[in-house]
Amino acid sequence: MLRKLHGLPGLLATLFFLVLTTSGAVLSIVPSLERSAAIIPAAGELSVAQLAERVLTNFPTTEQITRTASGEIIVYHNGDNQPSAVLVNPIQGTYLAPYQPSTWARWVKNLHRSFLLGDSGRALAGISAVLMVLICLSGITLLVQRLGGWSALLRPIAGSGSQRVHAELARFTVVALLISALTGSYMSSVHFGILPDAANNEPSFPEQVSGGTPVPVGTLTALQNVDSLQLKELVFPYLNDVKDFYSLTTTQGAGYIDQASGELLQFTPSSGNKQLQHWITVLHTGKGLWWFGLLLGFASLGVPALCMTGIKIWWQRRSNTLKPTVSAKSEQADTIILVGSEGNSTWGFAQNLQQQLVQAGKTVHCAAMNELASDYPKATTLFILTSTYGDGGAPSNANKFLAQLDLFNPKPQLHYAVLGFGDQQFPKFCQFGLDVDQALSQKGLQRILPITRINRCSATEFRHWGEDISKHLNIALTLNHNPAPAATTTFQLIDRIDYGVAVNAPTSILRFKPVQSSKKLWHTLRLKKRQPVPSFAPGDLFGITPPQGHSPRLYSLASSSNDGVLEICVRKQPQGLCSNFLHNLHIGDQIDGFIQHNPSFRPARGTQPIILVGAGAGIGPLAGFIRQNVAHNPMYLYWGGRNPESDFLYEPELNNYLKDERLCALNTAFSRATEKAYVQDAIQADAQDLRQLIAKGAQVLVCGSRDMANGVSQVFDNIVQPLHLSVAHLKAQGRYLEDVY
Ligand SMILES: Cc1cc2nc3c(=O)[nH]c(=O)nc-3n(C[C@H](O)[C@H](O)[C@H](O)COP(=O)(O)O)c2cc1C
Repeated sequence: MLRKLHGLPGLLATLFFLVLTTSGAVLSIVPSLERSAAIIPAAGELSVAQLAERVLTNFPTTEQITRTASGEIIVYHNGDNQPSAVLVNPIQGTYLAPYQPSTWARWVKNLHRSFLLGDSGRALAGISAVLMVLICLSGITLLVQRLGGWSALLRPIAGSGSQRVHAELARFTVVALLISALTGSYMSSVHFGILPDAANNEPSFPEQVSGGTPVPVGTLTALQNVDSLQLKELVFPYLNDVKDFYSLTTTQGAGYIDQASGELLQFTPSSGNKQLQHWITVLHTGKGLWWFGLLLGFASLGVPALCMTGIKIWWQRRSNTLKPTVSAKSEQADTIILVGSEGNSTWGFAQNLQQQLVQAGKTVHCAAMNELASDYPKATTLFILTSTYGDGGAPSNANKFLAQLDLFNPKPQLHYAVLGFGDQQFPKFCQFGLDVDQALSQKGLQRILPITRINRCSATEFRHWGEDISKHLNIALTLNHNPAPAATTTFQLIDRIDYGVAVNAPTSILRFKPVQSSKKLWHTLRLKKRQPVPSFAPGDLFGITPPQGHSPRLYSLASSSNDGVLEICVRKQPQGLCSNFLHNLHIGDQIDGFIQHNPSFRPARGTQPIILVGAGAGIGPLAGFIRQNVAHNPMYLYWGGRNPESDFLYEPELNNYLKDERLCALNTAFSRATEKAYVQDAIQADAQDLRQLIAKGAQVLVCGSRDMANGVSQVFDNIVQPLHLSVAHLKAQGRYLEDVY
């Protein structure tokens, strides 16, 4: 609700805000310019009587002296029988310059006040000011919530992108903007008679004047008693009209002065309302307080950036709104997904999980966490996917969840897994997910696996979590959701080597080069300064969205950016949209793709042995690791294919690597050769040597299908058992890495 109150008025009035704030910023300079041109006597240096006397010496036909809020003295007189206005030096009363209010400033002022549309424009400006008040107040509340309290208002702000720029700008400008908006709303209300106008409260004319002979203005006591700095306006009596009088307006009030006796005939001090109106004008325009005007002007300049980042945040949130569509009833479902989300991005991950579970034959109910039922009679699995907000708090659609748990009566068969979404820059990384995980455990529910925390919506971490879940539940899940895919680059196919057609496993090594498109000249120029394509290493991922495909497919890279080509190894899947698309490419064809870094699948630095295990196209990144091994660290490859005549991928390269000792040993197993064997068999055959290598600190990297990886992991479990180790141990030490699909 609060977010709507903040966003909707902003979206509606963005254009008006842009005009109001940019014109306001221009106008904010005017008081400083006027102030720098004005000659200001010291306090007590010059009385109004002295000022009027000196002015009259130089301008005998003076009708009025006005002092502007910036301190300029304007004299209206009838020189050469022509009414004219001049700026004068108050100390000497001498001519400075003609008084010509700047036409551009007047135009900008009109634009600011009424969008040059008269009274209807003034009404629009007034409404915009009121909307701005709403936005500022709701924005302050959201900011305090985001930072976790008033005391954190000046602390560094975590997060990134538009959210962060918006919050940083807001906290330094919001007070000034609120003052501008409040004062603007007040001034509009006075203009339209919604609030009383203090100007209607002028003193009434004196009933009696002495009618005596006028004395020189410099001798009038009432004027001698007023400092010229307090003067607003002095209107002279008509020449030769002894019944007329001076009318004087000062910062204190207004009254009349007898031109013969110098007596103050009637003086009405400024009412509270008038003082208020005066200060409101000062605070809105900066007139009389030039430095404050400049502050307001600077703050106004932040508004275009606030509008742009605000619209971007709104758009991101809108495009993230991907609520799962078909959801089973909670009483019928065997799997429950509950989602905690503020900015909607977690819904996208939940939808992907739901789709995969449904494909695996599950009946899935998906809802917001606040919609927790008191029981899920048929459910055996509960997934909680939740982000964290504020300072480690709940997102708004999950803020009742912990309280609702008291009424939750789960069946004993219900197991759960929590997936927290957060940002490591926040001190309480995924805190709400941790709290929920703890609370469910205290409720007596069994965990499927410990909580996983996803940093900044990482698609790779999500995919890995899916792999863990697959193993624990023994179902095939290929989670693939990337809410913010990186900008794509165009690549051209420059080389392809095709294998495996004869054994019904068409697999190709595809090599691409980035294309410098002349159409996107500015883009190219901009990127050229940095790097045309993000740098990548073997094991990183290449994302491609096939035509007619909705989400990108990720392929492990076999090359590094230093190789000058982008290389992937792709097995054609019978129903695979993307693999078929890639296999149908001809040399010279172009595709768009992006790089997704995958630092969790890399050989460890150092000189300890590396055992590489793969099957089929899984050899891609492994071949890349070997190619990079120019330091000749001990690397051993176990790889399984179908037939050495047909799909021995990378055979020539691997033989070269053996010769130049980038590879210590190559062990192959072929499932459709005379001696049928799988990669697990080749590993088992070397069990003793491998155990020794692992005892020496070797690291194992496995790449290929999930079934193959499961088989390999069982074999390794047996191999390392005598060392009192297990694959789980090795994984925890980062010595057993998998990249499976
Ligand atoms: C105002 C704000 C406060 C946040 N506070 C935290 C926090 O305390 N801890 C954390 O790990 N992440 C925090 N985050 C990051 C979000 O949890 C993360 O971006 C998450 O992916 C958002 O998912 P959602 O769009 O589904 O809400 C915060 C983000 C924002 C914008």
